Amino acid sequence: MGEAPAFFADSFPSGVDLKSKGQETAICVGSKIYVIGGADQESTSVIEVRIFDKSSGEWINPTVVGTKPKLSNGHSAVLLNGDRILVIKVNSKSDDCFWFLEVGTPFIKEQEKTHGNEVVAWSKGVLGNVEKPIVISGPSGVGKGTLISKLMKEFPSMFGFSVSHTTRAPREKEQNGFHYHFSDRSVMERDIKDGKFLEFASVHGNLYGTSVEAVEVVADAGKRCILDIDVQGARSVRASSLDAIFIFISPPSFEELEKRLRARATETEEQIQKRLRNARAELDQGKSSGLFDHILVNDDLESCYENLKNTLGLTEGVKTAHITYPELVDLPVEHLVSKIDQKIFIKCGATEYQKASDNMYVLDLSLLKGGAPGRTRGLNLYVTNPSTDRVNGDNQLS
Ligand SMILES: Nc1nc2c(ncn2[C@@H]2O[C@H](COP(=O)(O)OP(=O)(O)O)[C@@H](O)[C@H]2O)c(=O)[nH]1
Ligand SMILES: Nc1ncnc2c1ncn2[C@@H]1O[C@H](COP(=O)(O)OP(=O)(O)O)[C@@H](O)[C@H]1O
Repeated sequence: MGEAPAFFADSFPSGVDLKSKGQETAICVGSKIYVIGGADQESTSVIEVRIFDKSSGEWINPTVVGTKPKLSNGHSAVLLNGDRILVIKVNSKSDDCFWFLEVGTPFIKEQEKTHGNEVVAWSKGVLGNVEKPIVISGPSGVGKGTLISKLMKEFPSMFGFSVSHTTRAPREKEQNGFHYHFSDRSVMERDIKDGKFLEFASVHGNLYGTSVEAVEVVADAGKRCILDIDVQGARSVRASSLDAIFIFISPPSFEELEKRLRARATETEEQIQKRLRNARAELDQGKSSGLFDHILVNDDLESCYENLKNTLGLTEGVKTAHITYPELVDLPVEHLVSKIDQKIFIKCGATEYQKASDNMYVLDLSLLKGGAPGRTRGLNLYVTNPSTDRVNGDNQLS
């Protein structure tokens, strides 16, 4: 089992017995001990968490937010920055190997106020230096959808669209699950209450929202996420842990906006009037709030698209710039984990296979982004061989 550096046998209070062979780990954070992996019910198929409060000598069952990782044959746990625990599952696929249990991040503090209970949150780690998600806002009819479609068509492996939920009716050519998840208001309201949404807003009389899952699906595919949301939604995302780039698309004139909206011919006259009324407010807020990193005027479509690509740093030749990672992290139950600065060194145990290869995984966390309620991105993983490669600090492995 991996080393749990924040925890020492002599500080282990009586009554806190761990299952052997990496099934359970314990990490001490302040006066609390987080026991990860154990469960009262032997039949559980996910990694559970319980907390031992050293000051009261009592067990706490926390509210657990986010998708729980499936149980594996073992795992290691390492405390990072005092507010999140990295959990490394043995012998797992690389997209299921690294998980973060947040215990004291700003998101946890906010959730604890809502729940009135101790909260922990799971966030899956995603390998790769995926760039920041892109939030695109602007009034109805300005050309957001047109610009996003062009981007997705030119760079299909690079971008993924966050499919929002909405209570509005589908337009003729819109497909459920592709353009939007068309939803009942009651279902959407319940899901919002259950914390399944990153943000939501009432726009033109309907409810729109970005589910946590919509963003996770894109991150899991190793793609950069694009969100087409209104200014209220952009403001909510700004306040969330999703570290995004915010772009506002503005029309060359209000008259041109009205012309485009009418020419699109997807709304009734009443709906057009409502959209135009809201457009004035959106334009005011978009341009003056300081919320947006970039404001692009969509006058000539091709010029605006070029500006968008420049803003996103897309030049010729970046289309296929993709790093590949090992599909499987072949980590045996016997392994050692240590942390030096922002790097986690994972030394495989003395199994026959490892004797032969003597390889070590290095997980670089220096570009870590995001976190609960979404994925934790920017993890870099590589394999090294300490006997042949020079690895900074490898002699500190225990
Ligand atoms: N806050 C928020 N706004 C959204 C979301 N999805 C779409 N919107 C916004 O809702 C508004 C109306 O979208 P839509 O009904 O597709 O009409 P369109 O903008 O005229 O194409 C637009 O400003 C979208 O950016 C979402 O998930 N959250
Ligand atoms: N630069 C442009 N010049 C002229 N028409 C445009 C331009 N950009 C988009 N359009 C057209 O304007 C209409 C509204 O664009 P759309 O992408 O649906 O806007 P949004 O998603 O912002 O509501 C569409 O019919 C689209 O073809």
